[in-house]
Amino acid sequence: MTGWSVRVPASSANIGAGFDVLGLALTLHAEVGIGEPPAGGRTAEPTHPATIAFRQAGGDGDVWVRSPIPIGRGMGFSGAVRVGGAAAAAVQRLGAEALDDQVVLAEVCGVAAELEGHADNVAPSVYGGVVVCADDHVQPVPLGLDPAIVVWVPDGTTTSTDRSRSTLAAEVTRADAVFNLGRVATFVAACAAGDVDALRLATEDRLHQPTRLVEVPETAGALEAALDAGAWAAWLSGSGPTMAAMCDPADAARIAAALPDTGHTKHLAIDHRGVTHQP
Ligand SMILES: Nc1ncnc2c1ncn2[C@@H]1O[C@H](COP(=O)(O)OP(=O)(O)OP(=O)(O)O)[C@@H](O)[C@H]1O
Ligand SMILES: N[C@@H](CCO)C(=O)O
Repeated sequence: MTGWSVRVPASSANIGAGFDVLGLALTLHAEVGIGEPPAGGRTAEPTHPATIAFRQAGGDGDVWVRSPIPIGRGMGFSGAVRVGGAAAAAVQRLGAEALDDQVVLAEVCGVAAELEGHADNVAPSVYGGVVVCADDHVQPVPLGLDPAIVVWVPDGTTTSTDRSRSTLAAEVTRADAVFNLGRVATFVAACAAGDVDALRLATEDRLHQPTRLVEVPETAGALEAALDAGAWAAWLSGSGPTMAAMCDPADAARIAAALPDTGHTKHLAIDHRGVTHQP
């Protein structure tokens, strides 16, 4: 193989109540490759998260990155390019079929999750779909629905995940833990059953959104606007500042039009493939 790349979906982590445990893959893709960078791609510097993951996973040389995923916006840029770097190292070492091997995918996920510090925006980029993470275990959520995902990205605002995490309470009350546990379980069961009416309750949260949304009031407004316009569910994507809404594909354009004009929208869906090799 001379020039080739891996293609990795962005993600939306937490999905409301599932702080650090739930995530879904988005149909917006970064590429990480070996060889001459294509138009729009550039060689990643040694400090780039893709390069660090590539080398950590045993890769040799440089990688290039081409990505439309906004950085520092809660759409899993760092997770996706870390997965890309680790997956590129696996393909370099083992060949193009490496990413068909579940053992290799688990290794890729492990390398990227260790660098990221949590797996919820790494595992969707590896496996696609909606996933639950419990330590090293990644469980795909069976899907009885295939919604549109409308994301609203506020103009000119970024969030540092590390700083945002430092603002969250280190301990929570039993009442808040029970509140979120019930909602995460409801979310998984509702996805499996295709019960869209349960999704709004299932994405309510007491562990991180109340603190984080105070910092980004326009995102709080976008979240309410999406629900008022008929989205099945809406949440702060990752650590924000992006808002993600799940809805009937037939309603996506109307919901996008109801969102504030202080940000831009992307009309996406759930990526079901995860990381793939492209010759
Ligand atoms: N060229 C680069 N070199 C070094 N680090 C980079 C480069 N580009 C991006 N990064 C790092 O990638 C990270 C992106 O930010 P962060 O992890 O906060 O957000 P995100 O991945 O977009 O969102 P989230 O994890 O909430 O979904 C930052 O730590 C930033 O320093
Ligand atoms: N679960 C993570 C996702 C962002 O990386 C958080 O909310 O901080």
